Amino acid sequence: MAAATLARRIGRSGVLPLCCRLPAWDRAARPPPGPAQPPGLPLAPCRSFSNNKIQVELDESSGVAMMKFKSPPVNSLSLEFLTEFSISLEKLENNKACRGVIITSALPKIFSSGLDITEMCGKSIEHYTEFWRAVQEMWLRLYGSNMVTVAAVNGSSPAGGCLVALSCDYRIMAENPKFSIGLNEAQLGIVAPFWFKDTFVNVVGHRIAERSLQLGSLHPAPEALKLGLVDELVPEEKLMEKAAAVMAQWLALPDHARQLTKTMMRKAVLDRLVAHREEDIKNFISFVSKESIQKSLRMYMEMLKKRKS
Ligand SMILES: CC/C=C\C/C=C\C/C=C\CCC/C=C/C(=O)SCCNC(=O)CCNC(=O)[C@H](O)C(C)(C)COP(=O)(O)OP(=O)(O)OC[C@H]1O[C@@H](n2cnc3c(N)ncnc32)[C@H](O)[C@@H]1OP(=O)(O)O
Repeated sequence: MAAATLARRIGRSGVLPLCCRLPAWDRAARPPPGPAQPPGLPLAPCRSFSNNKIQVELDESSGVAMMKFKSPPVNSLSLEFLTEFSISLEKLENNKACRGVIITSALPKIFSSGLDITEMCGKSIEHYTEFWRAVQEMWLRLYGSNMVTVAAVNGSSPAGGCLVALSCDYRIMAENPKFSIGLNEAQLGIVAPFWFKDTFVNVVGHRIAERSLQLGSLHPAPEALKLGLVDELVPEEKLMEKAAAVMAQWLALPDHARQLTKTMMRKAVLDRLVAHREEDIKNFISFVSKESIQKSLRMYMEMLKKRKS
């Protein structure tokens, strides 16, 4: 399906069309590109593409795409951002030349500030439905991706930004103690949904996740490494080089073995959301519609603005 058509259909419904929603964790492993590719078969024209929020470049010789978030000031995950993110992942997933994606930010000091709080304040039920479905869609695509996914975390990454990193196969963070990462929802007076929690537990284990979630902790990079929230720290100027080296190491394995192993590790968590998607949307709507939650979110936004001035 042409990207423009896909974008229009998502724009209308907030959901990727069914024909494009075959979950990655249900698909057969793809054959590796190269000799297995029938000679002369054209690859999808996807070398580089860009939209308002995200820039993607695919190096077809290595099979690695570089995805950069470029939505100033803080790469917040708005409905538009999430839709573009899902479209970009879908394009890469469907491109046989692409085996891995490195996700990073084009902005200094910020990987992503998480879900756009303004999308959760004073909006209609229809809007909340569309927004939350887009959050779910993004996570299902990223966590269930057949590609190798490496997060090169080059700045702070609270809440939804942390979820993006946690959903990748490997996390490398710039070793700057001013950059922090974590699921800080409790600090905003809101609750990380079960699938944020499950993703976190799968990375750091139950005890660390429980303490960190209850306290809404944002962990400075060195602490994040100690907790296992990120896999390694490197000087900022070495981040992309390191991400490329890690990617090459992961791509040295046969795709089918790695993909089936990933599916085995992640399927239960993915299936849980797939089975409870509509209920999860209802929970989100009833939660954010509460006056007390709206008040907490407004106060948090005011605090951010005051802190600035
Ligand atoms: C039993 C339970 C049952 C049910 C539960 C059901 C459902 C669950 C319900 C809800 C779940 C929601 C899950 C939410 C996840 C999230 O991701 S919430 C977002 C959390 N994010 C944050 O806390 C980050 C906040 N931002 C910051 O800390 C800082 O901005 C920064 C460190 C990212 C960057 O700092 P600076 O570089 O100093 O930039 P500024 O602070 O000046 O920000 C610039 C500009 O951007 C605005 N902004 C920042 N973050 C956001 C954001 N996330 N959304 C929207 N806007 C944001 C900020 O206000 C500034 O705006 P202006 O003042 O310039 O207008």
